[in-house]
Amino acid sequence: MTTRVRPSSKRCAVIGGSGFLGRHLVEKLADKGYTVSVFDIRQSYELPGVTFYLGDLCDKQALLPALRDVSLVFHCASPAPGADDRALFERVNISGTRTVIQACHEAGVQKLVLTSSASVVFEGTDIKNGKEDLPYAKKPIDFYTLTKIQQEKLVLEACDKENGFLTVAIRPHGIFGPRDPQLVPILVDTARRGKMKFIIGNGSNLVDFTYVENVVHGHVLAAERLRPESPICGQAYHITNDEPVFFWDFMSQILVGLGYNAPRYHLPYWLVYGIALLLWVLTVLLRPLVSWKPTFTPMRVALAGTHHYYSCARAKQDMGYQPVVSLKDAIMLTVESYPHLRQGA
Ligand SMILES: NC(=O)c1ccc[n+]([C@@H]2O[C@H](COP(=O)([O-])OP(=O)(O)OC[C@H]3O[C@@H](n4cnc5c(N)ncnc54)[C@H](O)[C@@H]3O)[C@@H](O)[C@H]2O)c1
Ligand SMILES: CC(C)CCC[C@@H](C)[C@H]1CC[C@H]2C3=C(CC[C@]12C)[C@@]1(C)CC[C@H](O)[C@@H](C(=O)O)[C@@H]1CC3
Repeated sequence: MTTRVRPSSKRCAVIGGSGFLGRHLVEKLADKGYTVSVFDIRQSYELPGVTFYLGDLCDKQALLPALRDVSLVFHCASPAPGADDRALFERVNISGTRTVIQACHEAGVQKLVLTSSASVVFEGTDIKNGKEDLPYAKKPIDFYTLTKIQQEKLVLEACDKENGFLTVAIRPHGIFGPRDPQLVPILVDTARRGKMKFIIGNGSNLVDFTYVENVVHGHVLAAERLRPESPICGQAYHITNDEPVFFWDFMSQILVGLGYNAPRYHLPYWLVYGIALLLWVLTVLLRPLVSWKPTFTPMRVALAGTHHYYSCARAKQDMGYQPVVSLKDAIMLTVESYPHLRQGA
């Protein structure tokens, strides 16, 4: 007779645990006494009590060993948003997420927490204090957004209280903090190439940037509150710093903190957006001949020139969420963590 070990509630798996958010999440879970299995296509660090399983999440047979005896799974893997590769996004974010759900069923996992994105409702136009009942973007601005929408739908629809499989989606926005491979490095690279002199639009657009520890806090709360009687089952939750900030003030604080000049001259939003769109079309048409990636993509310009901030009232009410690190402290901690990106370093 084979005895099946009942999964321990202190055993969990983090798919995408080698990434920026994933690693911060793994460190917090290990700190809280969880035994953690990381599943990722790469291993980027080592940590006591954490076991790594390497493989592609689209491969169920590779995934299953990482989910053995695990009751809780966090899914925070995705191709980088900058990758302009529709097939890759569809394979990993849509088919791969189906595979994750199937593997969870086969392994007897009881809870699945997905890292979605607030961008699932962003179409390139203003969002002010957006709530979770906003409709999904009808015209998603890129393949990343398109497939994050499908991914979130799949996970929320898989919530099945009767069969003991509970799911929830966390929608962070503009995650930043130590080891972020994206926001600060791209910003500094753009500044070093002399392209951060301009403010796109009038600079009065408010946005959310969310410190990584607050995002981790939201994930852990969601996992711990995910029970059959909880209102969070099958729902999506915005998790932000709850301190909307002017986009260009935030960028300037990071740049100045690292010793670069803040952008000063204004350019009309629609002019820059039009140029970015034109450049994007040209790169698509000329792709077989030139492999050039513009810095100012339509998505980045839209994010830099519109309002996009979200309400976390639902997360506060249903999960008792409150940010644990203020924006001021978060910017300071982030700037301090990038000595190698300082001007002159
Ligand atoms: N960074 C942000 O501002 C932000 C904001 C909102 C939501 N998110 C979401 O948060 C999650 C984590 O993002 P991040 O910024 O930490 O990105 P990241 O690129 O640092 O981490 C993603 C991880 O997923 C892994 N991965 C990719 N494809 C895989 C595959 N096929 N199989 C197994 N592993 C695979 C990568 O190796 C990487 O370690 C993503 O789902 C992203 O959509 C990010
Ligand atoms: C070149 C400049 C105009 C801007 C330089 C900074 C940008 C690289 C970042 C500013 C806002 C960021 C952002 C994302 C990527 C990096 C920026 C464009 C996301 C699109 C990454 C994916 C997430 O899911 C999105 C989210 O909803 O949180 C991010 C939105 C903000």
